[in-house]
Amino acid sequence: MTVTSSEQAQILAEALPYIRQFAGKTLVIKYGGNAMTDDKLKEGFAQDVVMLKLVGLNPVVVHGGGPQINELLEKVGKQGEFIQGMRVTDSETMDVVEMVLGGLVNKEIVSLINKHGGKAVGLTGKDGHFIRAKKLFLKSPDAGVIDIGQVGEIESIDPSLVSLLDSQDFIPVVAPIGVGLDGEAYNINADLVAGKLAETLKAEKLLLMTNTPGVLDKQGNLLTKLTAKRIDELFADGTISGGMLPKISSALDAAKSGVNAVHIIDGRVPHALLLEILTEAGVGTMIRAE
Ligand SMILES: Nc1ncnc2c1ncn2[C@@H]1O[C@H](COP(=O)(O)OP(=O)(O)O)[C@@H](O)[C@H]1O
Ligand SMILES: CC(=O)N[C@@H](CCC(=O)OP(=O)(O)O)C(=O)O
Repeated sequence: MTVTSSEQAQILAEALPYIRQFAGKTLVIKYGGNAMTDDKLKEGFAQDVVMLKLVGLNPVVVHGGGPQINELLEKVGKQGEFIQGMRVTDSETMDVVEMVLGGLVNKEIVSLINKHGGKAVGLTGKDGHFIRAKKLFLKSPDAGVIDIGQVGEIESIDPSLVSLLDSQDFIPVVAPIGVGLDGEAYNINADLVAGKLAETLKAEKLLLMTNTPGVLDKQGNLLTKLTAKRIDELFADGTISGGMLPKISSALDAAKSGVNAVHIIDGRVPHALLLEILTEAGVGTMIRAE
């Protein structure tokens, strides 16, 4: 992208009020595995995160990696299976999840941010036991309770480790793995970790970056604003399915718990983060409690 100096001045003039408004505030950014498709986009994401930190905001990254887990599962001869947007996780799958999320994906994002001048630190919920989890049982109207293995729901998040890193100018990069009472690992949907972390940190914004322009209706039109009532209707008539289910639930919970702005945005748009945070261009779907 080539930008002339007068365009640069215009961009800066537009961004300044937002920089002032958000200075010192925490933003939780969920970077979905589906938005990590090509190297240029990943570089752009890392540049945006570094830029936000440089201008005085506190970005906290939570990443997914569903497609990347599927790839490694296939290599070991296993097929990924999802129920209500959650991966069925036996102990062999849990090992793969920990390797991919805690290892490959986490360290790739950390390296990219550091390459662009940031100081990223990768964490899983096992570090300092900061994400405590217990086994999740899904509820289904037909099958009653469904056991999907080592999948966790969050019991509590200790914000002190992330806050400590923030205060020392580091950028926390969190893989969605929780720890149980006996030190066992739990696979947690990354949207749920991002939502709960945003609530716990009293974040100003929660941004969920995915591979659609936002939430779409049955005709494929973008829904730019959603409230709890409309979300109930979309759940009931089947407009929202698969990975969008946990995403919307955690977005709504965060909005209800006082996170000021919650957006689902298209991570395939170059520099979607900066556009959303520092310009008037509203990209994606905004979720509000009412
Ligand atoms: N109403 C909807 N609007 C947009 N996407 C939807 C909707 N219902 C289901 N989806 C699906 O949700 C997916 C995003 O969730 P997911 O695959 O978990 O992404 P991520 O890896 O970014 O968390 C979309 O790619 C789409 O297939
Ligand atoms: C329980 C559960 O489903 N965990 C997810 C964790 C990764 C994730 O959420 O990745 P995305 O954000 O890319 O979908 C999984 O195993 O795929």
